[in-house]
Amino acid sequence: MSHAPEDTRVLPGRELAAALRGETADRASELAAAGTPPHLAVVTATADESSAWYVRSIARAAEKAGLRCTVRDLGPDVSPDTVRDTLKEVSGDPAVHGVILQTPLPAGAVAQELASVIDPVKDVDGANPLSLGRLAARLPAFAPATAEAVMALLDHHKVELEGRHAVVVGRSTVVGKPLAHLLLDRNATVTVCHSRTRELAALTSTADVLIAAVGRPGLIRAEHVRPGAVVIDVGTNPTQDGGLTGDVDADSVEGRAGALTPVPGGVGPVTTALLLQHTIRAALTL
Ligand SMILES: Nc1nc(=O)c2c([nH]1)NC[C@@H]1CN(c3ccc(C(=O)N[C@@H](CCC(=O)O)C(=O)O)cc3)C=[N+]21
Repeated sequence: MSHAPEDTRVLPGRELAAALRGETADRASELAAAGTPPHLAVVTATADESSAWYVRSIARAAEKAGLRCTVRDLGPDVSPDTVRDTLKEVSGDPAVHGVILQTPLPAGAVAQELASVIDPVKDVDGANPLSLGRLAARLPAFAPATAEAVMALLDHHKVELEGRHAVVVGRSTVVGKPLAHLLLDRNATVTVCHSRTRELAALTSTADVLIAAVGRPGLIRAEHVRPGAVVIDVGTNPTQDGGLTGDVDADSVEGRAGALTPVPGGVGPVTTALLLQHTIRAALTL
């Protein structure tokens, strides 16, 4: 007789995010009292819903934590040159400590190319290729907030990584690639899968820790998950009703995954909190 499947443990991000924001608020008030209020500049050039939501959430969280936040919204039709000039300007502003360039960008703009003009000490979302190179070389650098949020959640929920097989689905410059480096640094055995991967389920179902970061709603289903595996859902896909859904079909993997991060309320809130924490770190360095 087969026994009933175990319940899947939910790995929430909100309380970790709140703790991080608390520390950030304390540092922010110290910095403000010392005459250098920490200041994050957001440069955006897209009509993308998920990005717009993130920008509003950054601004809201910054205000609550006592950071200054300036949003430079250039609109979706701006030229790459204008984006570059704006980035140069805000990065060169001595009152600004952190700069984030939102993606996606207008057609013809290459995020990594444009982000090259962000001063690495202000590159709080690790978008300058120098930051990614330093990360890969294990030198001090800001990791992209989303990639670091995955690590922070795994640590917070005490998920073992040493010697474990971590499978990352998605090879983006903001999540998949930097995350592979962060996982390697923790002695995980890392496999990176992507849209051209053959037999995706055969690979993902060997993962102890499975991370979905592709931006395709419901891509990861029960057949992709080894029973008991920890599943981290990085997807933030807007739904028709104005909500948000992940890359993991939560109903499908329920009872099979050992643990799963929710969307919303998982990686997202931790990402925003870490971006602010990075800005504090930059302000303390500058
Ligand atoms: N350079 C760059 N870096 C990014 O990290 C980046 C980006 N560009 N462009 C847009 C996407 C999107 N993104 C989100 C982060 C947090 C939430 C988040 O906190 N969402 C809430 C829920 C929101 C809701 O309920 O609608 C949550 O997951 O609980 C969402 C989306 C970061 N992105």
